Amino acid sequence: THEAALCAIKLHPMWQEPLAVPGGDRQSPVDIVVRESIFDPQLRPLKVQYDPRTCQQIWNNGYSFLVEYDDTTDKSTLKGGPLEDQFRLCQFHFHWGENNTWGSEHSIDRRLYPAELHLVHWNSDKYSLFEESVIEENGLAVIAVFLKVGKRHEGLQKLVDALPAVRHKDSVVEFTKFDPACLLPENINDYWTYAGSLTTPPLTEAVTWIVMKQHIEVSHDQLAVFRSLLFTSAEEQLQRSMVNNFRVQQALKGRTVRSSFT
Ligand SMILES: C[C@H](CNC(=O)c1ccc(S(N)(=O)=O)cc1)Cn1ccc2ccccc21
Ligand SMILES: [Zn+2]
Repeated sequence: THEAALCAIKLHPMWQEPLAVPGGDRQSPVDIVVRESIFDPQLRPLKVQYDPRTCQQIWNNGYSFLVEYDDTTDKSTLKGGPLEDQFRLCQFHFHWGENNTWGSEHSIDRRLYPAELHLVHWNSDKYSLFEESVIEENGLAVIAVFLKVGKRHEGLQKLVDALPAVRHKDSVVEFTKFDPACLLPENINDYWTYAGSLTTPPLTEAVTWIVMKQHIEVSHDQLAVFRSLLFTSAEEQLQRSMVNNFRVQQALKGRTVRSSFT
């Protein structure tokens, strides 16, 4: 499936990788080799506090659809785990494939999932804007959660029902009172963490990644609605389905992946 996924990527004009990111020695995503990850007993439990009232809108940005949160105050925050500072939730989005065989960005011992959720937070102890933190090495913290196809995810359905309103690139729809905590697995204390980057341009090496061990389940039909979105704007002649919007895996280059569990 890896080869098939790679060939799906090669065919994709959008994902022509820049040949090299200047000084790119902590790029994401990566394959997490479980037996090479190091248990770190000093990793603390994650403290997630999200306020559904900070949820504002859904935006199709031509890469994925972003559910955007008001990050002008410390209402929806992440701290603990590997993090020294407090981080503010600014948006979450997903990456998925054209079928259920691949779609995730990270893999576990080469195992790919059909999709991956990213909850994006920026360091509000050190910076005053997301834009500032994007270029700083301790600027961002992203929680990654794998999606598996199975039973319908009741909490996700409200989001799925809103997606047809943002079918085309650059479309936005109001979306409020959504608690992203409903998308987290029951156990958020088992995770891997490593120093990495954004997985789309500008690929800046600003991200502390926190990859959940436990996946969540969504139904085949819910994932099919993700695939009904388009990369292209309403005006464009040729419409292209928003699928395979994941980056290929990058070399670990000597980085250590730590685990919060044995
Ligand atoms: C980064 C920003 C656009 N990208 C993202 O916000 C982003 C967030 C998360 C991921 S992922 N898949 O790794 O979780 C990828 C991209 C635009 N932007 C804002 C300031 C800014 C400055 C220079 C260039 C672009 C800039
Ligand atoms: Zn992402």
